[in-house]
Amino acid sequence: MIPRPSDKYRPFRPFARDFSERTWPSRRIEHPPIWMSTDLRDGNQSLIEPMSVERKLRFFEQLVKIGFKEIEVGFPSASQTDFDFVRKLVDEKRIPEDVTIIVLTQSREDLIRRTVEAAAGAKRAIVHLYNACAPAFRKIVFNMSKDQIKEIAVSGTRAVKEFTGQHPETSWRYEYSPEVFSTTEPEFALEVCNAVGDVWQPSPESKIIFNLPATIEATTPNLYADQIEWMHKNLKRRDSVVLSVHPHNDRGTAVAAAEFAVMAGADRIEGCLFGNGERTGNVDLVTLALNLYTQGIHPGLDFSDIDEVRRCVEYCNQLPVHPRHPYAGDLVFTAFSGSHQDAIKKGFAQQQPDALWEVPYLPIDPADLGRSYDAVIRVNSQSGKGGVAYLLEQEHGLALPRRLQIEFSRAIQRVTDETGSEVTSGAVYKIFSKEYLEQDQPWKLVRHRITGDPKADSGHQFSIDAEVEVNGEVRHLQGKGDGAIAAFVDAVGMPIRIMDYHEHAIGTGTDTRAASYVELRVGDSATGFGVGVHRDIVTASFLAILSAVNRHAAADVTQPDTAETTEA
Ligand SMILES: CC(=O)SCCNC(=O)CCNC(=O)[C@H](O)C(C)(C)COP(=O)(O)OP(=O)(O)OC[C@H]1O[C@@H](n2cnc3c(N)ncnc32)[C@H](O)[C@@H]1OP(=O)(O)O
Ligand SMILES: CC(C)C(=O)C(=O)O
Repeated sequence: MIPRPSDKYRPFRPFARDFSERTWPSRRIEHPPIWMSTDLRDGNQSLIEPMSVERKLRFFEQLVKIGFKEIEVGFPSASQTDFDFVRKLVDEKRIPEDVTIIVLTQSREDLIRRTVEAAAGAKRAIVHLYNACAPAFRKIVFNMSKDQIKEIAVSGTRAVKEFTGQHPETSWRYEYSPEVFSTTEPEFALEVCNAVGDVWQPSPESKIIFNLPATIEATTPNLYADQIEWMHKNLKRRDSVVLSVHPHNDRGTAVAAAEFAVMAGADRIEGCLFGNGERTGNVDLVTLALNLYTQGIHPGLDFSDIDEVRRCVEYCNQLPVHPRHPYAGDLVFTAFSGSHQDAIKKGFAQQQPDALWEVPYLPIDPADLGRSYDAVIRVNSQSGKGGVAYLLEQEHGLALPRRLQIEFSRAIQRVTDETGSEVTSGAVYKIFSKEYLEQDQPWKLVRHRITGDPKADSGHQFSIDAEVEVNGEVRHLQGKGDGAIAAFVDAVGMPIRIMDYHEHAIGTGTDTRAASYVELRVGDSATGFGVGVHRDIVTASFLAILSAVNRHAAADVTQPDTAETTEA
């Protein structure tokens, strides 16, 4: 019988009994780990097309600019490109004083010799040696006993010691990885690491790096954290060890595993930008670093121009970053849904520049990553009035009163429902302009002259002479009122009741214009808005009145039933 998929696996349990001594769940991350970028270890990072020297160099310079102090620059014994690249960095003195390069090798004498040759002459370098220790690898790949596997690690370490000793011009350090630590019995991983340490003889001044990779992510992040804490507590010479982790993302939980591992005692994290790497990738260092901001911790890496970093990585890896990728994706600071837009708009309005960040739905200020607010709110059929109003305010300086927001969002909804697609901010303004600002038929204001004395108490302090076109025919109107608007309404001669009025300035200095919003009722009709924009505030309000009158006339002709809907 063919087994069910779930019958083909058994749960991975690192310890025979529960590791109940764990303390990591109560810990918090209080400072950033040592970051190690392994982006340039080309063979491992599994690109469809491995990076050329030119791309590797560009990537290296980007990593330096971000602030990485430890950069794995290649697997020099694996390819001439990697070897040449490492030599180029060294010979052309491209490695900044405070940056240490790392070179990876299998535990084979010829490969170790070539690896050391590649990095010799650098001011500082770390040789990184690995061999798999997990049961399946012992059985399937090496067909060796535990002792023989340990001997691979120990003899490789001796070889690194010998060959690096031949190049005293470089300050060498050593990193050892019991590959596939994630599924290795912790006791055996510990035995191998301690044996390696016995050969290398690290000291608190010159520490060895023990890197414990989740080469294949095999279980939930809490169990990985247990494994790390157990090693942290049991390693010999812990004060002479930098404890490092190298999570992969097979189960999609590499970021959580890395964070828990730091809580469990890890000092250092290896990974790649945007989670590139073999299969589902190495842990994403960008996400890990930026997660620290929301805990009030500076990551020690500079992602203040995340778009530039993303462009560089996409160019070098020739792989895209997903639009939903945390912090960096095109859509991660964008809200399409109405309730989100509403909350974000209110959040931005209340956020003070020097206060704690508190904008709903945005865990981090996009500006901290060099991203603009432009794309924060986008409008489609799921959007509400808040998003539409936000775009008009941000991009065109129009602060619509609340009831107008409701009225106008219906016009937008009609378009998004019809097309099913997003409406750009430019299109929102066009629809708004057509709906309100370009409403000059049948009534069009040509000119006006207003005289008045606001202090007088006659009840008719203002007089107006206006010239308008009605259906193209010029008319001269006169009116009186206790204000400019009342005088104009009187001149128009229709049964108009002004229900609400708002105005504000757009822009500053000589470019300042006024926006007027009028909600009015003609006779017994439903109320509706009109909007006018003009350099002169009084003219803007007359334009707003005629905009509402014209919209009323159009609704009367084309939509006899809008009365119910606009009344809402
Ligand atoms: C988890 C990681 O991602 S580690 C990084 C992985 N990246 C890469 O491997 C990319 C670069 N690698 C390469 O280009 C090649 O593997 C090379 C050049 C290093 C070596 O190539 P080859 O000599 O052809 O050997 P190959 O890779 O097939 O290695 C297999 C042999 O090495 C042994 N081996 C594998 N890993 C190790 C190790 N870490 N230490 C010692 N021996 C090892 C295997 O048991 C096998 O031995 P066998 O031939 O006796 O059966
Ligand atoms: C070489 C080691 C650290 C590695 O890349 C892995 O195990 O994933």
